[in-house]
Amino acid sequence: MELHIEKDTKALSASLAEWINNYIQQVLAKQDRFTFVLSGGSTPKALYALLAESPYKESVPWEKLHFFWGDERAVPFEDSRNNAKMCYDELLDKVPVKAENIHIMRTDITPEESAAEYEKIMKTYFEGSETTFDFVLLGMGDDGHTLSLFPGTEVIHEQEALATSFFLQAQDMYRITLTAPVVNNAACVAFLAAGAGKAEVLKQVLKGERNIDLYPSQIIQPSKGQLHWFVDEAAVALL
Ligand SMILES: O=C1O[C@H](COP(=O)(O)O)[C@@H](O)[C@H](O)[C@H]1O
Repeated sequence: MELHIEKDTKALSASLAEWINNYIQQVLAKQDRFTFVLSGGSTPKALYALLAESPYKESVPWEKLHFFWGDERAVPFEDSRNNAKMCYDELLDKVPVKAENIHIMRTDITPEESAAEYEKIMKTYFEGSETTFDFVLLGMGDDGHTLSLFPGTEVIHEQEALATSFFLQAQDMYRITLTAPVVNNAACVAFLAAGAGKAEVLKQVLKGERNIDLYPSQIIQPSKGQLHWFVDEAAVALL
């Protein structure tokens, strides 16, 4: 695991934008398309906004990128809590990505249907071979959740499905999420975590005893790929 520490959210977003651009260029020197799994929440907004501006707006070969999502809140697309909507607003509406290369988790059908459809989308994209994303961007909540793998939920232990849905009692909301095995099969996974609110949980996730039911982010350990944590000084204050 590689830990990248930057002074604050601004410096962290700038450093990760540069790192992602370099990584995309390296991968695309060897293959002709790149799969990018986006995360929702508030932390990646500044990163997405930077990627939508110069120099990345021009340097990233957007037409070769295929976008997927790690998880979704089952609220209408127009709802400000919708993860896909946030990514469109901050990034996808501002760069020349092909519409057919954007694979959202739908919320205009039932969560069960959406997860089943997403599983089909991934299987079709990877043409029956293993789902191996080039890059998965993850966030981590103050409670240690990542994707929609929340503390104490059964979905943390899902081994068969690539994507699944469940009702998250604490938020009175359905969630649709990729499962841990899919993310652990990626070529590269990067967590982005910032702020003092994440300090205690980051300490537990990185240095504490393994307890994935309490700290689901601990389950993310790519089997063959790289794992990076991009964090700011406030988040690592207790490490
Ligand atoms: O609910 C969610 O939260 C996490 C973390 O979000 P943040 O606001 O603390 O950055 C996010 O990664 C996930 O995609 C989202 O559904």
